[in-house]
Amino acid sequence: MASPCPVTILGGYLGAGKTTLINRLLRQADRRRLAIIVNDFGEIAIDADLIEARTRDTISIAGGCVCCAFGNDLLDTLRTLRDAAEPFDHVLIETSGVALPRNLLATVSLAPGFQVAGIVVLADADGIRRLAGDAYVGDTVRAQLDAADLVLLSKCDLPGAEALDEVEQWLGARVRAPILRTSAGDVPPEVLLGEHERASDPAPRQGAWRPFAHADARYGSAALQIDGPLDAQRLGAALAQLPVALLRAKGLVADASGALHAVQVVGRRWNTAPAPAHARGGGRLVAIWAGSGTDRDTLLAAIGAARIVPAPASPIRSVS
Ligand SMILES: Nc1nc2c(ncn2[C@@H]2O[C@H](COP(=O)(O)OP(=O)(O)OP(=O)(O)O)[C@@H](O)[C@H]2O)c(=O)[nH]1
Repeated sequence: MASPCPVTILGGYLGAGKTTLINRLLRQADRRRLAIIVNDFGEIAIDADLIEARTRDTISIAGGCVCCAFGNDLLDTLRTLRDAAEPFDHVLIETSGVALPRNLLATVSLAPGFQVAGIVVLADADGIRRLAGDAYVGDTVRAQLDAADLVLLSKCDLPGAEALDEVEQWLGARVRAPILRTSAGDVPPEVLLGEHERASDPAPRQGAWRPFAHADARYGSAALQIDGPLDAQRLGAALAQLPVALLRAKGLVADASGALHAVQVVGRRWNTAPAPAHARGGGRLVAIWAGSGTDRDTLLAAIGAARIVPAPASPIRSVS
């Protein structure tokens, strides 16, 4: 069975920085093949033109709000993407600024061949408190934040350091999701997309799984090889409950029969699926969290909790 294509739903109020983030991501996409679905609020499609991708990979659904009026159009679009000659590694849906991202969950889960990887919501550091308290739009803004698996506090270059700390604290008190500061859409692609196996990728060698290419002091990351069978569902649940602000994790783990399963975690959301048929190699996991310093022990504990049988010595070959 083919593995479902992960879909990231990108939300956030008007002007929060969604298009900026996507453009930055596309510049760093490397070999990943990304499809971007954009929804413009209003009859004229503007956002699609602002996205710096090849036209065939950017699909605009114009004329309203993707969360309510576009169930069928979105399904048709996903069907088209699924039937593309060359498969996509990841789909991003940029919702309109007034959309409620949670409403898209149902639509995407109706689309065969796709699976929601997470809802990422941008919150403008300079305006989110005012917007959330606004008599007219406050409801929408708060519902967007409540739906988030991961909140990106955007435009962190605008407020001063003290105001930024304050808004982050305020946000932390009202959302369940981890919060990550960004400016100019500067988020490692791994946070939004995770690493993806492709048919053309060479199988990773044992002991040679590489750390993230985008090493950055603001993030801690780990790349682990895992020997022995793991319960993918238990691993996903354990990772999503970690006390550290885990932003993104993605792994392939073998079950007791040796079959590989993909595990996807975005903030507190997780899911598992059969690994792509072309996936090779043993179990491995990459994880990225906010803040430097290793949370190696916490990660190892989550992996340990998912082991199906006690591994001989240590199930972990390398941590980087
Ligand atoms: N100072 C600053 N400006 C930013 C940042 N990110 C985006 N902007 C600006 O904010 C404005 C809106 O950014 P967009 O990326 O278009 O926001 P959007 O969420 O796609 O907007 P809608 O499509 O209206 O929902 C643009 O003028 C951007 O240049 C940032 O990190 N810092």
